Amino acid sequence: MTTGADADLIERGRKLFAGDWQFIWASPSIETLPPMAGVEVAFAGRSNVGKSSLINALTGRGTLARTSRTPGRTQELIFFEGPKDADVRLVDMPGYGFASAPKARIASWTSLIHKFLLGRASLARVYVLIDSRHGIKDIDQAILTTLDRSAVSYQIVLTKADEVKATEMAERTEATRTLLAKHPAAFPDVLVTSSRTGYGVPELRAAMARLIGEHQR
Ligand SMILES: Nc1nc2c(ncn2[C@@H]2O[C@H](COP(=O)(O)OP(=O)(O)OP(=O)(O)O)[C@@H](O)[C@H]2O)c(=O)[nH]1
Ligand SMILES: [Mg+2]
Repeated sequence: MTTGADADLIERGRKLFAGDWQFIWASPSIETLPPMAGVEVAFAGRSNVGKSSLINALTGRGTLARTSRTPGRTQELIFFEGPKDADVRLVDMPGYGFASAPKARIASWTSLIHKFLLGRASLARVYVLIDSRHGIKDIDQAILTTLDRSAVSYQIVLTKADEVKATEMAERTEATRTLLAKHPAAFPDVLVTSSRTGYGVPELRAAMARLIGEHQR
């Protein structure tokens, strides 16, 4: 499947992520964020949806972001910086909806997530990851509502496509599109990915190459 990205963009995306990516900063709170710089792209989503794994798949570096089978792995806003000439950062976010953590911690993560999404001018795009097996839940809607209020452009990425049959995937994608009609600030189109197989990863890289191109103009 192609998601509309042409060969030139796919190549630009490939080059962007073939460059050197490294960890630069971890913020446990809104007060400790790095100074705003360049183009920032954040990955949000429920705990365990595959945010950190997708960052690893994009950068081709299997251990850049810490992943875990247990929800609640990423507990801070983690910043990764791309090649110097690109001036781009990826932000791995803590997951939301992690029910078995202490209440105070859930509240503090949730507040950090919403504050970051509302108040970060250098944030150029947020990818909201949704598990292909589950689709959009109420807890995701809260994030979409926050994003509707912020000026940042955002897009839904269905993850773990390898876990779902093709027919079910098509239904889930369609249902997700239908739900998005209620969120005019969202990209109407939905990306489908698997960090395990690499499905959809070149298209996501291409989308980011396009975004950076738009910001450098
Ligand atoms: N089958 C399959 N499993 C995946 C995929 N991506 C991630 N996983 C698994 O899902 C689990 C969670 O992955 P993470 O990348 O740590 O998820 P996260 O969203 O960063 O989780 P938190 O940091 O806890 O919010 C791990 O066991 C991964 O191996 C995928 O594309 N396919
Ligand atoms: Mg994580």
